[in-house]
Amino acid sequence: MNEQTMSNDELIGLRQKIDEVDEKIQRLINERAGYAVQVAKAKKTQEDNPIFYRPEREAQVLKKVMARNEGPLPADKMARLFREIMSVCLDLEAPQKIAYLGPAGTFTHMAALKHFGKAATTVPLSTIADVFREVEAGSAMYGVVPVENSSEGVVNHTLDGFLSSDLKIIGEVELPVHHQFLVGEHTKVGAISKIYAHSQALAQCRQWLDTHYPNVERVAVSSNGEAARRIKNEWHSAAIAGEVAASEYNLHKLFENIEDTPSNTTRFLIIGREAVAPSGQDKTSILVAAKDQAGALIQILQPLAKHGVSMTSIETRPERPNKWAYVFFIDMLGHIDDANMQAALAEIRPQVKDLRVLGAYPKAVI
Ligand SMILES: C=C(O[C@@H]1C=C(C(=O)O)C=C[C@H]1O)C(=O)O
Repeated sequence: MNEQTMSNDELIGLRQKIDEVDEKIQRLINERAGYAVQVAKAKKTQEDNPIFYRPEREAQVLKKVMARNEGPLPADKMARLFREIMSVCLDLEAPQKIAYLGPAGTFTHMAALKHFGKAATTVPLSTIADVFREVEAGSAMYGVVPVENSSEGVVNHTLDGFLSSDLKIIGEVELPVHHQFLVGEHTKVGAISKIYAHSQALAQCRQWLDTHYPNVERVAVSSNGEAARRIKNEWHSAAIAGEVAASEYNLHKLFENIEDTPSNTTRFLIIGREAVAPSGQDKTSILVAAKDQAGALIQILQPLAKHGVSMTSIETRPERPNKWAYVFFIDMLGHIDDANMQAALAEIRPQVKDLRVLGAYPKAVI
């Protein structure tokens, strides 16, 4: 037997092993799906309006997967696989309709798929306000909106959305923002005269553009998805957008990851109508309308410190329609049901005009 046939036999043997493992995995995934269907039945008998999607349970499942992972696959990649397995299991229980800030191919679209998996039906809407309305009306079960970017700061439209809505925050997603330089099938790459992107993407890739395309016109459009859509039939144009836009519009990546700051991250919120039970590692967001008096902020922060509640962010927005009145958006570590958080909020309430819990939800796992 020569070396060539030996290695061929080995290859055939290994592929047989993979076939055997695949058979087992497939049987086990279907067994898992069968249990999910039984869980769905239990939810239907226990509740009048059963809630099938359980963010706290999904976060716990993903954390367990990562904790017990021994490789060779890395824990985060394994968690992504389980994310998709849960996505199809939940879809079998009850298909989920998710509204997001579109159009298709935006980073919010990527965030929606990262959080719910690819089995969810994702529906693009034109504005953040539309996403809130669609979820309030019940025509979508959940919504996905951007809330802050590590280099550009908060997304005011999202924070303002909560001022006039009773929707709850039921989850968060973090997405590293990588920008791709995209061209269409027919683009003359040597003769690019226009680069489309959202203004934030143009800003985040400024140094790269100054070096590689110093004299090419940069055109700001409403979203990166829109930029990708536009260049489909333009021979002299390129777009800057994310990975999903490339596949959504069948574009080619001429240059990858052209952002000036590679650690650039955007955080998104998942909004819904129901409160979420504790997962063990949660965040709580509140909205506080302070009294117009000296020391108003101290009266909010002191009880948090006293009861050992860690604050992860505080943002100020004008409390419309009142001129010169402000509200604070505060994110804290812990669940609203935690005793120390309850104690801190009980002390804050009498000191402020209004305090609303926007939601308690699992910390992003993947
Ligand atoms: C199976 C359940 O329903 C859904 C599916 C899950 C899963 O596939 O593990 C987890 C949580 C729910 O979103 C459950 O609630 O346990």
